[in-house]
Amino acid sequence: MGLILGVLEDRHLLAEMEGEDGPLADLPPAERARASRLARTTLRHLGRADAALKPHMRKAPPVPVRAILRMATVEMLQEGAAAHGVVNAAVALARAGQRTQAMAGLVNAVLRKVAETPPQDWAALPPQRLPGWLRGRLDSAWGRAAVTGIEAAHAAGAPLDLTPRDGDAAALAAAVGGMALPTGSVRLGAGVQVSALPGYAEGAWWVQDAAAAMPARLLAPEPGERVLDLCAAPGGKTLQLAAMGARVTALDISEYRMARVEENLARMDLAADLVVADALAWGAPAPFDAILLDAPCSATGTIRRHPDLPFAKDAATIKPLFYLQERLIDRAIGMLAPGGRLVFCTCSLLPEEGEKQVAAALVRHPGLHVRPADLPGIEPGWRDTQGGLRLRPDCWPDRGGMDGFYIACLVKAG
Ligand SMILES: C[S@@+](CC[C@H](N)C(=O)[O-])C[C@H]1O[C@@H](n2cnc3c(N)ncnc32)[C@H](O)[C@@H]1O
Repeated sequence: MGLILGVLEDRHLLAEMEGEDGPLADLPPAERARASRLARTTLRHLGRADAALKPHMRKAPPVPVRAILRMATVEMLQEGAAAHGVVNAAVALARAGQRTQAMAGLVNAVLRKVAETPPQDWAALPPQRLPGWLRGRLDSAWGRAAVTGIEAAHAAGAPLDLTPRDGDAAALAAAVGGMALPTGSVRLGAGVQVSALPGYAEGAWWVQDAAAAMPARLLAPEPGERVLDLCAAPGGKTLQLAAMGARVTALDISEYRMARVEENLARMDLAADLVVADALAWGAPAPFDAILLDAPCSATGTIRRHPDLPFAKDAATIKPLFYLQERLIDRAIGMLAPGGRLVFCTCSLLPEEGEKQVAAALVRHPGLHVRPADLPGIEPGWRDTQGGLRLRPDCWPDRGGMDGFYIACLVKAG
């Protein structure tokens, strides 16, 4: 419950609360994992939980009581947990809290009724809607049908995608019992124990969403090319570039996150020069042949993995990132050799962090042009009029979707 209240009342992200100082710190690892999973599932289905609760309450109870009711509802109706145990645990939780103890009786009565919800009624409830600040923007950008598809993808969650180190998706799919995707990733169902899969210890693959794997493929470095991964941590794209044979410099402003890049490279037995610095201030020793800029962004393309995000962020928290992205693009172009390529990408669904950034960069930098995106497996509808790739969670609805991304390859005048 602490996690859910932290998101809904204090607008913290779950990842911020799951660290060593967070409310779960004292729990054994298995309980910690369960609490994190239940918080994510509850936030993913919050609107549906409210719809299931509504007929049994005359008015909405205070936020902490509501959090207990929502969590227990999702546990029973979405996760299929036995009602008896869930109701008892919810009542005990209500009794233990100062802000909730007076309403333990109501928690008991309401949840007993909710437990009788027929499974088909629960299944028929529409997916959780995005909050207004984001829904309106996506509606304007992509239309109502796309928003409905995106919300359905968020409710379904994300499968597990792997990137094969040697690029052989068919062989890896056969080894792990997964599906080779046309773009070169391998897909497994959610809930697979990653460390138990064949090839984990040998570093034959790493976990990376199918959409997130496309920017490095679009950059397509030649072996030996000098490539800068400008916002590199935790390093999924650094691994790809290094595995393709590029001489990679990986830069990130966060020392803490850069430690993850170092660990990931070591696990894969791959190499890159690591730099902890602000990309806006760093002096490159020499121009680069190619740069990958995976800029900090709203991360609205990753909501199916991070259902807390729409509750913890809003338009005001996201807006300063647009200007940062603009400055990072200019800085990257400055560090590029004549004729060099810049792949700019963000895991965002907002045109302000994708299409509009590229259109504005083309105006600011005469001679810069977009090299039309062409990759195995991409569908024509994903390409925008500028030649970039617009990927959304509702792409590949029959295959389990993908994270939202915008990706474009810009070429500097020679
Ligand atoms: C979207 S994440 C990068 C993900 C990474 N490319 C990957 O594939 O694993 C954005 C990164 O930008 C870094 N960052 C933010 N501002 C920066 C700056 N001014 N200079 C360098 N890195 C920055 C953040 O620390 C964060 O790790």
